[in-house]
Amino acid sequence: MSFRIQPQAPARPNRCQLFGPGSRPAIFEKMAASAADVINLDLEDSVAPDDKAEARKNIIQAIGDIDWGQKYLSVRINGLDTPFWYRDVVDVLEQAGDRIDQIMIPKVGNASDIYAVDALVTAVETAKRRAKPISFEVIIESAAGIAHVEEIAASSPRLQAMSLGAADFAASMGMQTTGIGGTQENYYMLQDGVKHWSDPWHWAQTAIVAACRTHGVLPVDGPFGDFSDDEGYRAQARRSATLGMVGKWAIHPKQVAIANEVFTPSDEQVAEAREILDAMEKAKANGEGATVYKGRLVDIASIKQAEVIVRQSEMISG
Ligand SMILES: CCC(=O)SCCNC(=O)CCNC(=O)[C@H](O)C(C)(C)COP(=O)(O)OP(=O)(O)OC[C@H]1O[C@@H](n2cnc3c(N)ncnc32)[C@H](O)[C@@H]1OP(=O)(O)O
Ligand SMILES: O=CC(=O)O
Ligand SMILES: [Mg+2]
Repeated sequence: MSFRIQPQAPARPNRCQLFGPGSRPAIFEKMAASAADVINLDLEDSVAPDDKAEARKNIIQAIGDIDWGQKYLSVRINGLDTPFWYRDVVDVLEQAGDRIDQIMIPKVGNASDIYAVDALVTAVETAKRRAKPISFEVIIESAAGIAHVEEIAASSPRLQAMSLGAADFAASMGMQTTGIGGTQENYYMLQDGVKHWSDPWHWAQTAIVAACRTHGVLPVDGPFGDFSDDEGYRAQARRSATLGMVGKWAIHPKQVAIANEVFTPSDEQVAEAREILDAMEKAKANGEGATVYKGRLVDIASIKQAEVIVRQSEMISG
């Protein structure tokens, strides 16, 4: 037990992050019209190397021209192992105006990666007299990233969110799969000849959630590649929400509604949380720290659990 109070993560909805390639400006208006809380305009892996410069221009223009409403607007820059990233930062921040909220940094390996981007962003912000500081989201998608996840979560006051990138993560870890998230056919236990599938993403997700919750950062689940499999996406999102993640990426617009549904506490969940809070108020009035709700124990820890759900619901409904 620490005497330090666990910091709250930023109080903004982050249930769904909709991605779109910067080289495909025809979909930008559709992204803006979607129900996603966060928009990620991509300069990285969905853009071919020869299209990077054009994609940068498209994004700079779209940030100013399109009405993004209340969306949290993020640009994914290229990784620090490429020749593209510094120009992504400088051009986008110098030329795109103030509407951009966030830069997403892929393939971070340690806290020094964030320090390097922070130094560049700070210099551009100061030179441009930017009123609103840019926030960061990082993607944990390498062996180094997961090994250094806690120092990355603690790396900068700009850091608001951290995602698990299942595709690059699998490649970096040498995992024997080409699937992007979700059930992996060969990851099962066998009992009496019956297969029981397990979740190979679970340990990385819990490491990310723990690091994020320690440092007041939003933990987010990344892509689910098979966008024809709604139920697979829903199951993955439900596991992530159960583990403490606040949202999930959509790599196709049909995934947005499912993410919003899963990461918004249901009316039943909120009603039950409020009933638990009421039951504990009554218990406290009787001088008790524990009581019985629907035949099960609730105590002072249950208040904190119920408050998570009520707080999420109130924040989402504004
Ligand atoms: C895996 C590791 C990662 O890094 S993931 C993050 C980077 N990847 C991306 O950003 C990819 C984002 N997704 C896409 O580019 C497209 O959705 C892909 C997967 C290529 C499918 O596109 P397409 O073949 O056009 O799909 P579709 O015909 O089913 O589209 C139906 C309608 O929806 C539109 N649409 C498509 N994608 C988006 C999107 N990302 N955001 C908003 N709208 C989108 C299409 O234009 C189409 O619209 P309409 O019905 O014709 O008006
Ligand atoms: O960038 C995302 C990933 O899954 O890789
Ligand atoms: Mg990736």
